[in-house]
Amino acid sequence: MKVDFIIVGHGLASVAVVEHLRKHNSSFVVFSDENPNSSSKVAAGLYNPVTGRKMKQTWLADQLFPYLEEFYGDLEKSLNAEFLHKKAIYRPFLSLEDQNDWMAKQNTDNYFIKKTFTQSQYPKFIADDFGGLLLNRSGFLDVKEMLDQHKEKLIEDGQFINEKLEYEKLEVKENQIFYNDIESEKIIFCDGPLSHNPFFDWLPTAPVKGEILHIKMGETLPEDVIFNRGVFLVKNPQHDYYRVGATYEWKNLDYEPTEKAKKQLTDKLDDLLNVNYTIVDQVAGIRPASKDRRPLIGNHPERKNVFIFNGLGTKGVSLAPYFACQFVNSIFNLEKLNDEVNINRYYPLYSS
Ligand SMILES: Cc1cc2nc3c(=O)[nH]c(=O)nc-3n(C[C@H](O)[C@H](O)[C@H](O)COP(=O)(O)OP(=O)(O)OC[C@H]3O[C@@H](n4cnc5c(N)ncnc54)[C@H](O)[C@@H]3O)c2cc1C
Repeated sequence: MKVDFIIVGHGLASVAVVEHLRKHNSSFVVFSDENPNSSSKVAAGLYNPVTGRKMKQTWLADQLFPYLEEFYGDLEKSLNAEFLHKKAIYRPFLSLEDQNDWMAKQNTDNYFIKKTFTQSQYPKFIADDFGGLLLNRSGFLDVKEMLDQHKEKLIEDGQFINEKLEYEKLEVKENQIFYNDIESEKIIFCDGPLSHNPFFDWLPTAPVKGEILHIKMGETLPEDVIFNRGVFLVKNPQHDYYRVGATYEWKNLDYEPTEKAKKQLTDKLDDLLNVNYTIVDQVAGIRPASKDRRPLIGNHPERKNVFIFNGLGTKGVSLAPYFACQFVNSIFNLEKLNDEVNINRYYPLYSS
């Protein structure tokens, strides 16, 4: 088989890269080891333009957020599926001071703020005595559903290889790459965290474990909003449970759910929820993050046909579409990669 690109991995990164390669009429095959605990399969898929304890607008939100809705919306149409759920995020105020801060910000031209409330809006369900903030341009992506539908299309088109790519079996020549019976011009690694990729093991990664609880409640929460304060509560329409997350752990990087994470999440949930709940499951995954918290994208310093698209960290849903577009354009010399994501910022580490 002869292709333009071999893609390694099938997660949020790979889908975004593949769909942009398609726009350039490139041929490709995707290798996937189908890890059930991959970051993309575990993720809640939330996209939220205002994050952090101080609720700041996230990096490049003005560019990332309009494009993500366009990208996943188009993908839904082409796959005849539904996985993008645009919903306002409701974040209850913590105090009168918090409320005052946001009332003042409301009058600036921050288009991510849909509305602010000074009175409780959902007393039956959550603790929002001081009112809260409703955010625009937010929602969640049912990542697992998107991956399943996308994989089906790849299988149909003979572009999916359900197999771990063995790095040591790759033969990288100047203008071609050989792997078993495949000959390719280029290879793009979208292989997520903790991969033992010998081409990029010099990059400073900082993987972060995350855990999520699945809970059931006697009540159905309002479906037009996502509650988010300390923890988020997200429900896929086809599920009968809510996902509550997420935790951050830099040391014990395994896929085992822990009591510590359960306690962290239930403490925050108990502060937020006014409804009784039962925990029905707990899952863990590892986010592919970098030391400087920016994606790791670009070309190998010596091998001009070897690329990486990784380091999406905690925000794969919003970062992947915008940067895949820029990255693929850069491969075709149509656009320059943003310096903050380009791995050439770390080339000195490679030579040393
Ligand atoms: C608990 C948790 C909650 C999260 N919540 C959110 C959220 O709400 N919103 C958000 O935007 N992000 C969230 N994230 C982060 C998000 O999941 C990641 O940013 C994103 O999934 C990274 O995608 P990826 O494709 O780079 O990596 P991955 O999803 O890890 O995909 C890489 C794939 O490549 C495969 N692979 C690796 N090596 C090989 C090989 N040699 N051959 C074949 N296949 C290989 C892996 O098995 C894996 O399937 C969350 C993550 C976690 C863990």
